[in-house]
Amino acid sequence: MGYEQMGNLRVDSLLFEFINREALTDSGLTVEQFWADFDQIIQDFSEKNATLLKKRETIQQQIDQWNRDHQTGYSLEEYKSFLYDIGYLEKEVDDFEITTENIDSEITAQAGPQLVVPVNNARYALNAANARWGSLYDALYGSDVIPEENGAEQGTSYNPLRGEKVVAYAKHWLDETVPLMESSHSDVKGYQVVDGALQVDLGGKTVSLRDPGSFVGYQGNDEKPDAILLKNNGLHFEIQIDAADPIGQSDTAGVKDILVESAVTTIIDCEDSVTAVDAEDKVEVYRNWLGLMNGTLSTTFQKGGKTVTRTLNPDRTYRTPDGETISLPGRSLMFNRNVGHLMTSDAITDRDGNPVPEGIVDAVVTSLIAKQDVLGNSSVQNSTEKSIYIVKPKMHGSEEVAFTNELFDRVEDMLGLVRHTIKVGVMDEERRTTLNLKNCIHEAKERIIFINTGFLDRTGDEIHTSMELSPMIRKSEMKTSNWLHAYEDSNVRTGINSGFKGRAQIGKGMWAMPNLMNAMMEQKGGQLKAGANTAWVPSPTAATLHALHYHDINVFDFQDKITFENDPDKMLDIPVDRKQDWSQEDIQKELDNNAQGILGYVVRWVEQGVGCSTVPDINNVGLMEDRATLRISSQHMTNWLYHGICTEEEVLDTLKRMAKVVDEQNANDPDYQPMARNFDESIAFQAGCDLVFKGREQPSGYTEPILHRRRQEAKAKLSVR
Ligand SMILES: CC(=O)SCCNC(=O)CCNC(=O)[C@H](O)C(C)(C)COP(=O)(O)OP(=O)(O)OC[C@H]1O[C@@H](n2cnc3c(N)ncnc32)[C@H](O)[C@@H]1OP(=O)(O)O
Ligand SMILES: O=CC(=O)O
Ligand SMILES: [Mg+2]
Repeated sequence: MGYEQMGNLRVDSLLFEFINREALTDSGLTVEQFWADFDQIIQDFSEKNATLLKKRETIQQQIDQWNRDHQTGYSLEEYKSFLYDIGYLEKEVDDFEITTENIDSEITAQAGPQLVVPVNNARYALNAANARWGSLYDALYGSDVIPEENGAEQGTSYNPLRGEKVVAYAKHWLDETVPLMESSHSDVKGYQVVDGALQVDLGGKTVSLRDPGSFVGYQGNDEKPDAILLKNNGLHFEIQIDAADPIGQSDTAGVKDILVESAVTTIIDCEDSVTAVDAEDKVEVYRNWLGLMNGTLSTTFQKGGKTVTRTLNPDRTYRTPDGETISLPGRSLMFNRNVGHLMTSDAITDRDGNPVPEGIVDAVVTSLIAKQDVLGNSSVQNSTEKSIYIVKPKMHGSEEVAFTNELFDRVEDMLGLVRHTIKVGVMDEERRTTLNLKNCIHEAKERIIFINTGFLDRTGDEIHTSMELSPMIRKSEMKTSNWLHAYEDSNVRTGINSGFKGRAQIGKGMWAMPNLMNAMMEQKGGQLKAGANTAWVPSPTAATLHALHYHDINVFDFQDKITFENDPDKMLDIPVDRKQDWSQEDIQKELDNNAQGILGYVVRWVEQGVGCSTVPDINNVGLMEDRATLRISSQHMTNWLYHGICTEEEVLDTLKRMAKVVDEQNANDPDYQPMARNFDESIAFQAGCDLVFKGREQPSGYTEPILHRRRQEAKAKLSVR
């Protein structure tokens, strides 16, 4: 495909056609005006974007030098004063509160899980949007929350013993969440609505809920309802009744499932879980987003021997206890995560023939597409407040947030949107943002709707920023290190002090072990107790299970009582390992683990265009890997190599050995190209090596430049085959 000239812009024909024929349809904008305005935005913002990136580089060089000069030690005061001098630490603004308006109640009033999904996978993206409601029975049956032991294994067909355990767990949960005046939901013979109240038949005795107000609606007849809608801590769930259903048949009250409001919000991701390296990929990304925003996205696939067609679910309607009709959203409130400021895209080139900043293209195109929702062009609405939610990742310090804010102003003007229609979620995932978070929030105070501790990128940045100082602690120790605890605390404290409560989300990071749901149930409630009103989950199952934490803990009450233990200065406690008393075996294990994660992820990214994968670690635990986890593993290896903890030869040998392990793990994939067949020819293997051996030179330790280059190479090779 060629390029089209529009003013100063040369636009890849694929993107050009998509925007003109699909994205601009019913947008109220003309093709000519759109491209003229886009051209102007590129002219006005590209240079500033480049200047901000240059500043990152200059600051990093100054820090590198300082670290080399202070490898033997320094005082905190000395370090802080240096960071102020170079503009890394900013003078804090006076106290203020955010003033964002027109925010959907999913953000202001509901604390609940936030799901993330790669946008370019339509099947998953639709599933995520529909994950607003999830079957508790399915989530329990299909996960390790119910242990696979003593005859309760999942097996290949329905196991009634496992089913019994699922029901017992769920009924116990009902008893905890919506207790009856007496007895248990396990003993119920029937649920009925009498004079607008829920009555529960215990067999000879009728009781009500201990809190009758938690009954908020129902479907079906008063005497024989099909669904009972309940509400606790702002979240809904349905007891679903069908005595003819195979599961309902064996239940004394005919209960077939508990449908739980789960992914209250979802991040449709154009960034770290996605592989998009050229116009073709970007069009796929944008087309799916368009389908979600105008309600037309649909996909058909084979599952369990059946053909399934998946589309966006409709809203859910109920009769209220006083006879009114209410409707609840059938879908998660969708945010779009744009890419950051770093990369450029040759899908469009500017007047000098340079690829333009990809973040600017994302801001314009994803907002244009979301305007379909603002205009009400979809049969299923996303934002009832007519807002557009964009999550902006990987910003360094308040100047970069100000840049985003200014860009969004201009995008609003260009698209004819009311000022501050475009809201922003600021990922607190780079050290310079963490340390200046209050100033960052201040720059976006009229449009900010979340801060989120993206601790994975943040860990990568922690390593890269202080690369030259010393070897870092082992990767697994990062989670318990001082800087991380202080960062998590400081994020919540800053959010609360800036008026986030009841207005914006204070979010916490991803549960990155998608198969370990029992461990998630034990640990992830801690994020709520730390003051978060949302936290990331990798799958709809995880969303349904994590939702139970929000029934257990009323976060909004908790945010008033929270106390912070960590001194913010601890954020500057760099996780270097001063002892370095690792055995050779410890070192090798660390290298093996990192190398396995890197190659297991990169091979699918580069060769198959899969941006997020579950990759087994060295203990065979499947880990969700994306570009942020890759950043950590590669930077960690680079750091140990640079400081002589291991040699280049050892690293290469490890990568080669682990390539064979990864090849074996993928042996059943017919599309897989083994790396070990020819290390020199394997583009994926070379990408893995680049990430480690050239890790010091990578901007902020990011993996995108290498991944993009290598993926483009792999695509070119595939197209000539
Ligand atoms: C640091 C950060 O930036 S984190 C943010 C980026 N990370 C993410 O976005 C993680 C998103 N999660 C995922 O991509 C996936 O869950 C993975 C790659 C981790 C695991 O995927 P798989 O191995 O295919 O999952 P698995 O086989 O267990 O389950 C597949 C089913 O779950 C669904 N599913 C899994 N993850 C998701 C998701 N995030 N959203 C919606 N549906 C999902 C699939 O649709 C599929 O169901 P279907 O057959 O009905 O369509
Ligand atoms: O984007 C999330 C992160 O942890 O990084
Ligand atoms: Mg991140």
